Amino acid sequence: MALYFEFQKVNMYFSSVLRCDTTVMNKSCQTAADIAAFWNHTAVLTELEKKGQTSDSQPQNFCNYFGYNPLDRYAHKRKDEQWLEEKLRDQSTVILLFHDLGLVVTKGEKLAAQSRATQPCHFTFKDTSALFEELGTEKILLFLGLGRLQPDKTDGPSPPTSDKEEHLPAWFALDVTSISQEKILSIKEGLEIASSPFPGLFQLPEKEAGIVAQARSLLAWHQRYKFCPTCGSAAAVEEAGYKRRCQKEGCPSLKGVHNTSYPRTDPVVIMLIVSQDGKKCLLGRGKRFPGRMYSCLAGFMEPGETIEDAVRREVYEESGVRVGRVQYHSSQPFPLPASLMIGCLGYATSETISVDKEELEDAQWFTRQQVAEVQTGAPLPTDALTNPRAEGPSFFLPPAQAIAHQLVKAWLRMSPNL
Ligand SMILES: NC(=O)C1=CN([C@@H]2O[C@H](COP(=O)(O)OP(=O)(O)OC[C@H]3O[C@@H](n4cnc5c(N)ncnc54)[C@H](OP(=O)(O)O)[C@@H]3O)[C@@H](O)[C@H]2O)C=CC1
Ligand SMILES: [Mg+2]
Ligand SMILES: [Mg+2]
Ligand SMILES: [Mg+2]
Ligand SMILES: [Zn+2]
Repeated sequence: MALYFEFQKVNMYFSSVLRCDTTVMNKSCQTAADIAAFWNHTAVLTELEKKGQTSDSQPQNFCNYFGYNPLDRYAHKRKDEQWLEEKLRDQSTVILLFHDLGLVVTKGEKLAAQSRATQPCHFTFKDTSALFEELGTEKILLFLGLGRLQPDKTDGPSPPTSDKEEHLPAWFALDVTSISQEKILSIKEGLEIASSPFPGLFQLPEKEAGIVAQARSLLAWHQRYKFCPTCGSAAAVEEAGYKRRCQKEGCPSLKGVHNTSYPRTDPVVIMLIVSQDGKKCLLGRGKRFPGRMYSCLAGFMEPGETIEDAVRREVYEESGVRVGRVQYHSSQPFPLPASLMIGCLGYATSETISVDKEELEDAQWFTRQQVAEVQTGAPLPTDALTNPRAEGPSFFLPPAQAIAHQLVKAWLRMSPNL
């Protein structure tokens, strides 16, 4: 009997480990993995590690919001028009529609487990054949890849590709900007267009956010690069939406490394700067930040610059603080419109702040305690983002979907109060 109870206890223990949110921290900044490591529960730690969580400060396979994408991009089929046509018409194929970069979503569906409420609508070719007819040959149709949504996104990396991909559903995104909204919304009941990126893009199911980011960034590129950037001639869409080729014979854009023909990604460094004594971090308030939000400093990388130098330059420009060692943490594709956020921790060599008032409203050092209290405290009041006088803490951090939030969390975990 005693053995039976022991077995039940272990069973309950493991099922709670498998269901737990591995990123949640207690007031001492410990996660489930930290506690398991401290008490030497190696079996529990092994299970948590399968979920991508480790007890050190830099989790392996850490994956930010927008970073997880279950699709195999299957790039070698982008030129195979016949294969693409067949895939497009397949019953299992998923088509996402975008109207002026706004995703067509199913209205008001709340997802039980999370507060995320924006559900992308999955159309088939049959649902959308009238739209294809109206758009004719001038349409922008992107082939995103092959894959199936996983029941739930784990904290781990995107899944490896299998060797049976050909049988997986194909995913496409279609730009329907030139078609009236009424017509699009009449395809099915309960549709709406998530036209504003805030908060819609940040309320997607995490297992699908990466696919939406991939499609939206590509469509934003097509919207802004209709003509050849070198000579201004017309540029035709090729390779299932991954290329625009200048139609003018002899255009320099067609020679050598013709990178103007390919979609752009803008690298941005974003960094949490830690003080020399390791007890404080530097956060800033952009001029357009909502409520009392403070976040990591960030800036676009410039040509001919290393990631480390970009971190040092942007921090010095915006806050006057000097930075020495720079350590990479994780990255995040950011579809506004097509940045790649490169998340780092940087170690300050000076402390005096001189704020660049052109870009920031304020920058301050915050203690570990101040930040931990905000990070692990009660949820923010609903009007915190819009009302500067809303109740709650004197400052708050961006939500968990922002890489800035994850950098702060990583720092807090670096020497949890065990
Ligand atoms: N996911 C996250 O947690 C966060 C994401 N971000 C993203 O990072 C991006 C960069 O951060 P930010 O602090 O604004 O960057 P910067 O500090 O580099 O300042 C931005 C300004 O620099 C100019 N600029 C220089 N190079 C570029 C370029 N390649 N593309 C666009 N503008 C450029 C622009 O000036 P002008 O407009 O006058 O021409 C722009 O307003 C933001 O756009 C934001 O989307 C930022 C913070 C948090
Ligand atoms: Mg900046
Ligand atoms: Mg800057
Ligand atoms: Mg800059
Ligand atoms: Zn050209």
